[in-house]
Amino acid sequence: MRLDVITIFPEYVSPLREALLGKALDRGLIQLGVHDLRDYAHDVHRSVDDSPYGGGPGMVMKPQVWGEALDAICPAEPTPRLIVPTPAGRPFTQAMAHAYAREQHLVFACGRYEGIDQRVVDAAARRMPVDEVSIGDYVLIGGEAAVLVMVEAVVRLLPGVLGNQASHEQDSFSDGLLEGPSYTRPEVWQDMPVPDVLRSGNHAAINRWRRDRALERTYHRRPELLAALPAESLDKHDRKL
Ligand SMILES: Oc1ccccc1-c1ccno1
Repeated sequence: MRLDVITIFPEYVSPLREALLGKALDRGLIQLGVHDLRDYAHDVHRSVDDSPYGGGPGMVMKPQVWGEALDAICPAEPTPRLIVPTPAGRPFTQAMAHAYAREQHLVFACGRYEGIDQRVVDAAARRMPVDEVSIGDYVLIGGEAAVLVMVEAVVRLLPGVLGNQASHEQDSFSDGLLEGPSYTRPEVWQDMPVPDVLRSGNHAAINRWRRDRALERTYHRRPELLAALPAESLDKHDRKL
């Protein structure tokens, strides 16, 4: 998979070259390009924004600069998917992370200020799939933090990136539920013991206990996820909880 990130703060996404993602880069599992949007601004001040039509606070990112950047970075074939983080976007989900992990080329456009001139998205959508995506119901200063979140969620799903391939198969949301609690040594810590069932060696009982804790946690913290589950995915024991 190739990833390209367009931003006015390239150093902000340098964590993409660290830790597991950095190892994935070193091993050639992913290729990463980080591009300074100002390289496509030709005035003396390398300006990338201007006042909004219709008035209002803040500045809007100029279409010409983005248009040149996307023309240079998004090839005609194979067509990349353009992802534009924005608070006005569709919510980013684990299902979307899985879908993005199947793409050959993702390009992330990091907006700042009051956003990017809408014609940039509209023009790009004429020649490639464009997703405007939100990572949550809050407002950031720019899209860079959202790109770090999405790239990590996507790249960890690629074969070979996680040490234990099974790790993401028991992710929260992989079965529509939140993950339950986890424990490791010591057996007792600050007078709190590890639940006996986890030390029993009875894997059927352990799996049942883990699912019960996941159902309880999902019921209390994210009841809408339970409501969205297909009826057939809850067995009669689940329904008794
Ligand atoms: O608040 C933002 C500002 C710029 C780009 C993205 C965002 C955002 C907020 C939530 N998800 O994305």
